[in-house]
Amino acid sequence: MAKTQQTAPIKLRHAALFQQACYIGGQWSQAQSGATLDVDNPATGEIIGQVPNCNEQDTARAIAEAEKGFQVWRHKTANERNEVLMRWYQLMLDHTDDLGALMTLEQGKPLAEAKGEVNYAASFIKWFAEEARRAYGETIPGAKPGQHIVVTRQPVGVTCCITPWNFPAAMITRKAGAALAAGCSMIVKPAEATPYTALALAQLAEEAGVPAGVLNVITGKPQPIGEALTRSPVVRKLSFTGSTRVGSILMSQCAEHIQKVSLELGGNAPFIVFDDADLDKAVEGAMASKFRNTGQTCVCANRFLVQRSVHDAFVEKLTEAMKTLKVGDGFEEGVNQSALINRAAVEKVQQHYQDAMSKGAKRVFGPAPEGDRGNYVEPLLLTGIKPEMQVCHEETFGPLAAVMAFDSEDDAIRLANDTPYGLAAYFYSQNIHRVWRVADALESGIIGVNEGAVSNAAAPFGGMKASGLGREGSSHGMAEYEEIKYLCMGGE
Ligand SMILES: NC(=O)c1ccc[n+]([C@@H]2O[C@H](COP(=O)([O-])OP(=O)(O)OC[C@H]3O[C@@H](n4cnc5c(N)ncnc54)[C@H](O)[C@@H]3O)[C@@H](O)[C@H]2O)c1
Ligand SMILES: O=C[C@H](O)CS(=O)(=O)O
Repeated sequence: MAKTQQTAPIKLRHAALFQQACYIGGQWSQAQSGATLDVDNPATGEIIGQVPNCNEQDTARAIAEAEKGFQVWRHKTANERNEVLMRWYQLMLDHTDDLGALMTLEQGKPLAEAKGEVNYAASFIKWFAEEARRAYGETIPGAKPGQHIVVTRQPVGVTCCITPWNFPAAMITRKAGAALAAGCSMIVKPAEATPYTALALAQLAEEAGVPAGVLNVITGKPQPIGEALTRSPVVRKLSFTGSTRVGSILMSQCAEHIQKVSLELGGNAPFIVFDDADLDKAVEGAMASKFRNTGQTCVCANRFLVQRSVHDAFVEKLTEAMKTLKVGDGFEEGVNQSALINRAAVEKVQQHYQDAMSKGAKRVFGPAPEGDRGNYVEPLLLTGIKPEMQVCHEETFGPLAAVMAFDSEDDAIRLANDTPYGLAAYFYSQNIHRVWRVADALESGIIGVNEGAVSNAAAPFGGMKASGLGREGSSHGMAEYEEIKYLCMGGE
């Protein structure tokens, strides 16, 4: 889609939430070079505005400011951190409409879904505000009379995160909430497609009382910023959410200074429907899992495996449910499927469709994704899917439901695990013995059992194999930003 003229500036209740500058050391600033990047609206191709295209020098300045911010923030008490984070949480809720509008404008997702993400993102800030006050240690009996071992938890220091475009708010707060709760400072590099939500979060953090340098947001082309962050011995931790390809690159860059690394990467979720499933619940879960964010989430069902005896009934019910999907501009009333983020995303869906059809798949619902419809793809349902098709081995990241039949439980588990990824998996069965057998056998960090919507700040989100390292959210998420130290207290 050709980029057209600049769109009219977005109208927000709180005008300060639309920032076209970076936030470094508590100051809004441009890149030293003056370079900028255009940000477009994926639904229309219109240019929303510009943000600074920061380079290594700007990143070095952010690191220096984050180091200063850390020296202030580390000495705050847990209660003080809790209070600041709770104010940030409340401000996010108070400005849900503005934050949702910014997100729909730059990422495309339907406005109701964008507002839902704001609430989901805010829930991580609330969760970690509470966790800040539970950074408990432990005491261990010593080896000699009067000796005591005391285990303490301390912030790792200056941290950074690099985040994707598909959840412009939640992928930041899931990291920044934990980092700030632990007493760290953080430098955020948001996706170049969705910087405005990140900058608005920084504005609200400042209003909440987050001290200068504790939260910094730098925008721009990723490679130079990523290299400057991972090359710095001052930065002690990188948390990355994005593709496995980039995660692997960053992990190797972090090796030079032994930076701690958390990686939330790609997925290829199987969605298994056994013959003893409640098919109506299975279809409800399929819709929730497959079409959330128009299929652009790392935990979307990517392959449907349906036991042969219930295959046709499931496909019929899913076809009926897909008729409720309405594609359009995210600001349009009633729209629940938006434009994809860019032309490359559309081409990936087209490629998976053409590959499947060339290998014998059958199009059951939705028009063929052909021709130039901008960044829009109508929801698609294909059957006759075979393991050798691309859709079984790569994330589609779009509204294409691919269904294959299987015979035995062992076949289902083998097919489900036949992927380098291990983030999310889903299965439907009403047999408790089968539930435990299958849950134990699936190689995924997150498993929806008779449930298609699995995300929750209280749960340890993360994957196995090529889907990443570490966990976010839950009581485990803060540990990623802490060093454990023990004191061996000698006796008298
Ligand atoms: N596991 C999760 O929690 C999770 C969540 C959301 C998205 N994802 C995954 O992310 C992918 C889609 O998001 P995406 O297209 O933004 O991924 P991406 O890997 O292309 O980009 C993610 C981030 O990395 C930056 N980046 C890209 N190349 C870089 C480099 N060489 N050095 C430093 N930074 C670099 C980008 O600017 C962006 O901010 C999918 O694979 C999806 O599964 C995973
Ligand atoms: O896209 C990946 C996100 O991590 C999904 S969720 O928002 O955590 O469910």
